[in-house]
Amino acid sequence: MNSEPASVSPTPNPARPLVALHGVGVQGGGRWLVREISLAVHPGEIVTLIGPNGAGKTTVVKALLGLVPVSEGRIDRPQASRIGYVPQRLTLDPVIPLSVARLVSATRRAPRARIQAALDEAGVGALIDAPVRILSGGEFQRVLLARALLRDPALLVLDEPMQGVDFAGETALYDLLARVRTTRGCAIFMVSHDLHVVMAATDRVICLNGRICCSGSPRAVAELPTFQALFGARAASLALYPHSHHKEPSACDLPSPPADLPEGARSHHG
Ligand SMILES: Nc1ncnc2c1ncn2[C@@H]1O[C@H](COP(=O)(O)OP(=O)(O)OP(=O)(O)O)[C@@H](O)[C@H]1O
Repeated sequence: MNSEPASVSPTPNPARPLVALHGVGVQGGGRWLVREISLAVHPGEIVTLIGPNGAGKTTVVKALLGLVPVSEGRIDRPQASRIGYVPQRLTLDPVIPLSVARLVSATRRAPRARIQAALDEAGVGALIDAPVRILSGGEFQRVLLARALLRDPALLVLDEPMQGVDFAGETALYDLLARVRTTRGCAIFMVSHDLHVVMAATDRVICLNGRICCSGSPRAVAELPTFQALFGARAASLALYPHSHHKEPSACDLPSPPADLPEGARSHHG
């Protein structure tokens, strides 16, 4: 099977990647959950992984973090100790009273001043002594972000950071992530469903459906038939300039490269 996916990277990044996956596949329950995943995150860039439910996004994140075993391929993680992770879910025992300060420093002890600084940076400094159970969805995500920032990460990995966050909160949280990238110079690799905000706030999009379908700048990816086939009408509304495509291939299942890719674009075909 030809597995060359669409890649719309305008210029290759010469910097050494913070993490790189080479042909990674993960098995679970006797089947392949993801296969042939090759991607790299370079210093200072924001890369977003998108795809439908069950596409394998969390599996890729866990593989990248070393939290699930890889069945094929290889992962290079030169600075593994400096990855901050904001998980998709964090199940807390509602019976045990837990303050924000304690949650933030639960996995990494730190003096109160550093905890306060991380919470301030995440915009929730006033909540340092609040019980976690009273936090809104958006406040909780920011507290988890502060917890990840406490590691002083070179790479911040976030799995669906917008869960429980309303639309205005999403925009504010993306603005915050962009600020964190600028002030700290750290790279951000995140999973998201929010196509509109993702497309506006990301340097590079990677579109996943078991395998990588396409990747590149949001502007170029929005034009790809593979992307439009996967996201349908939602994707069409993201098109940033007029274009037309003459065929409607199945997502990740194109028999041959489409003839009308935007300049610099490559599609990943499964
Ligand atoms: N340990 C496992 N064993 C077997 N199957 C698994 C395992 N982990 C995940 N899966 C399955 O692999 C597929 C991909 O799951 P994953 O959570 O990576 O998808 P996702 O793209 O993050 O989905 P969502 O958008 O719904 O969060 C799903 O069908 C899931 O049920």
